[in-house]
Amino acid sequence: MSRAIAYWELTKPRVVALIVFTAVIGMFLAIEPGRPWPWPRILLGALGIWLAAASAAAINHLLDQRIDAVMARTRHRPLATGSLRSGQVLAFALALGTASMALLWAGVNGFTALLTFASLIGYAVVYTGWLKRATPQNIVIGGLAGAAPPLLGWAAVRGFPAEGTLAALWEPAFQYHHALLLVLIIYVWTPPHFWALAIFRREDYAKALVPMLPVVYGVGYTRWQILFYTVLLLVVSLLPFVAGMSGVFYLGGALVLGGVFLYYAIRLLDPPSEFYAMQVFNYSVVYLMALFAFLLADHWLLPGMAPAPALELVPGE
Ligand code: HEM
Ligand SMILES: CC(C)=CCC/C(C)=C/CC/C(C)=C/COP(=O)(O)OP(=O)(O)O
Repeated sequence: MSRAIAYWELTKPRVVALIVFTAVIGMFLAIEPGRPWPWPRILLGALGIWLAAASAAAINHLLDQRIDAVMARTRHRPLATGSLRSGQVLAFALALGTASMALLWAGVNGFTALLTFASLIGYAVVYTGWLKRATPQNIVIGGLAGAAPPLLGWAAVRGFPAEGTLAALWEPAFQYHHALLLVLIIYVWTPPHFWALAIFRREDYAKALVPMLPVVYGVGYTRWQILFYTVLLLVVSLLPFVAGMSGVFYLGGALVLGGVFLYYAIRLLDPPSEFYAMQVFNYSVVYLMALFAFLLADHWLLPGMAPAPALELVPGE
């Protein structure tokens, strides 16, 4: 493996791509109709969030090298194969993390930098270093860090109220409750996303002594938990419409996508083979990508359908 490819792999490029995608959609949803797009903050924000998530992913490789070397799915990773050394990975993660914080702080705003740093620590240290090894609820609690990106994107565009009170975040100029609905969607999506894969890979996790749900409570119980969170996901995916943030185009998309997810989760209860769990996992990725694409399409491409309040343009603004 060439050195450059090894470093690139450390960043978990495909996972981080979807993370940045949800952050960028958070940004676009935060731009009020009729306002100019704040391009510098969008570009620097996306780059800063990408760098932070990539840094967190590299730290995950560093802390998990013993586990990764044991599991079939991960034993080809750069630290497990010896193509990179711990010191190199640490330096790489620190460089990316520092660049991210500098960009976000100087080019976007301090609030976004702070929230992004908290997500980085949440995934790289709290989830990877502690929860993952400690409890089968690891991904339910740790999922908050992976769910944060739409909020980070929102913060990049809307910023923090000048008067600095937390209550002001809920006022019409900031509307952080809208961003939190997007976070909630990814948060509830994470258990079906991950546990489907964990069912398929449970022997790997058992061998590495990682207490994932199917290892500790069995496959049957995990399947029911996936169904529970899938029903919950269908419900919370409707909240952007209920809150008046998205229109009927999004509602239709969310119902169809959620209906298919539910079908998968029900079929998983009595699967023809364990390979079926991987189909659920693959669909979970398509689902999240498509759901966020629907949010964006509803907001920007079909503005007449979104019940967004008309903008009062101040003359001369
Ligand atoms: C605690 C939260 C999460 C856990 C434990 C988790 C776990 C995993 C695992 C184990 C894989 C397989 C990776 C591989 O084999 O390379 C995976 C793949 C993936 N995850 Fe997650 N994930 C989480 C959150 C997220 C989030 C928040 C996103 C994006 C918004 C995401 C997007 C993806 C994507 C796109 C893939 C497919 C990567 C590929 O095609 O190789 N995941 N996830
Ligand atoms: C700053 C910011 C937005 C941070 C985002 C953090 C981030 C990269 C989340 C991704 C979640 C993920 C891939 C978890 C899998 O870890 P795992 O260790 O369970 O999976 P593995 O066995 O494949 O390494």
